[in-house]
Amino acid sequence: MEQDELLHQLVDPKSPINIESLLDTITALVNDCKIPVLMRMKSVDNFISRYERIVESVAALRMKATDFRQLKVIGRGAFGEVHLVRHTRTNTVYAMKMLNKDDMIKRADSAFFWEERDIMAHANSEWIVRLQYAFQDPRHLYMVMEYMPGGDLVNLMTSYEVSEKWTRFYTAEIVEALAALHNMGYIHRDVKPDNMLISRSGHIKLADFGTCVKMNSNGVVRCSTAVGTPDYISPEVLRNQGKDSEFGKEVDWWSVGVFIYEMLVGETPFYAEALVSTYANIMNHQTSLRFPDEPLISTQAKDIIKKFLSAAPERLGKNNVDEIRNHKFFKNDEWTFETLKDATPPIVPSLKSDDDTTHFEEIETRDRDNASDFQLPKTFNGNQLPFIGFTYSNEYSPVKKLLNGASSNGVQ
Ligand SMILES: CN(C)[C@H]1CCc2nc(NC(=O)c3cccc([C@H]4CCCN4C(=O)Nc4cccc(C#N)c4)c3)sc2C1
Repeated sequence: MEQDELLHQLVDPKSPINIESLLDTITALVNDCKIPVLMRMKSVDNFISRYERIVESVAALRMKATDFRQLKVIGRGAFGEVHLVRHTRTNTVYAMKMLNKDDMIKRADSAFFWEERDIMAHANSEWIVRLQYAFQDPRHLYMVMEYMPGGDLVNLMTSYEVSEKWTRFYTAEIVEALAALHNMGYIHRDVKPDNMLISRSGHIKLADFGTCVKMNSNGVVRCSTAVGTPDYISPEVLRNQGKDSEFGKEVDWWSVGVFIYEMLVGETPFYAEALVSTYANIMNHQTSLRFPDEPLISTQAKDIIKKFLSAAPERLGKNNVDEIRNHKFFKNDEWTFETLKDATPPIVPSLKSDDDTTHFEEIETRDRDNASDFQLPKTFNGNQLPFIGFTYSNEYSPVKKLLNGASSNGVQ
């Protein structure tokens, strides 16, 4: 019956008209209309006087930033920071990413976070950082994610000399993480050690999916903006700067080649002082790729690096992931790709407490004077509209509780 279909839409976490999205909508509308100049219009004034109190009481009942105690800044990106926080109600520690809505509106860049939210919410993979909750207020988007106390692989590479044995393990885990992401239909486009985080057990998970993009039905992406970090970017993405062209998931396998080289050699293969020289080195990688005499690198390591750092049509992984898994570089007598997630990682982070942040670099707190850079818009700009539907919770959903309550005492 139609009503049942509608009811399912209201409680389906993936539906754009589920309860969370509808509450986002009424909240956004009130916040975008609550502007003096707009409220001179009778229709707006009446709407605000009917809904302003209700929206405030709803906001007080929904998840909000003050439900979490801020413990430490553990990361910073273009539009925000990641804080280590403790959820007061459950006493659980999380990594909470905050993205600034004003910055996104000002730079007309307010859609990149959807892929990150959807991937972390629905991946359900041990190789991908999980999203526990997503919520928002008029100023920020918040993503509450599992805390990865081992820090990122950049930090590991600066703290240890990484052996081939270690490189084999971490590369295998990144291969599985990218295979999971590609199976969901996404290309990462910014695979680099900064986005590889170490869990409490020492295993790796992929994080920071802001540059991800969905492949179309024939597994390619048409997109001209070159995204990603210079050192790890593939030649085909560089070449198509500005031009509208296609590339596939093999751009991520290129970055894995750069990552293996960097772990074994200690620097990236195409690094140069000037950015244009780095680009030049990437564009003629056939000649610029060099292996130093020190440290000694095995034949199979050099072989897999060359096969990843090759032109897209013949790049390792182009056809399927098994051609990567079967490469002799991964041959060893400790684990196979099937037993990898149960294998003992090279390093198990030593942690004194659940909120131990010793594996994260100190980040100076940016004393942004928030009051100054936030000014009320002069008219209806619909500034809250791009964020409707962002709110997500994977278990505490008031409706599910209500429906479970109803079904448990026999009400259908
Ligand atoms: C140009 N347009 C199109 C967009 C292209 C993609 C994009 N991504 C952005 N991203 C950001 O603005 C941002 C904010 C905070 C932290 C981080 C990362 C970079 C540093 C750490 N970090 C991160 O996500 N850490 C993280 C994530 C998950 C768990 C844990 C833990 N523990 C830590 C990124 S802004 C932006 C613009």
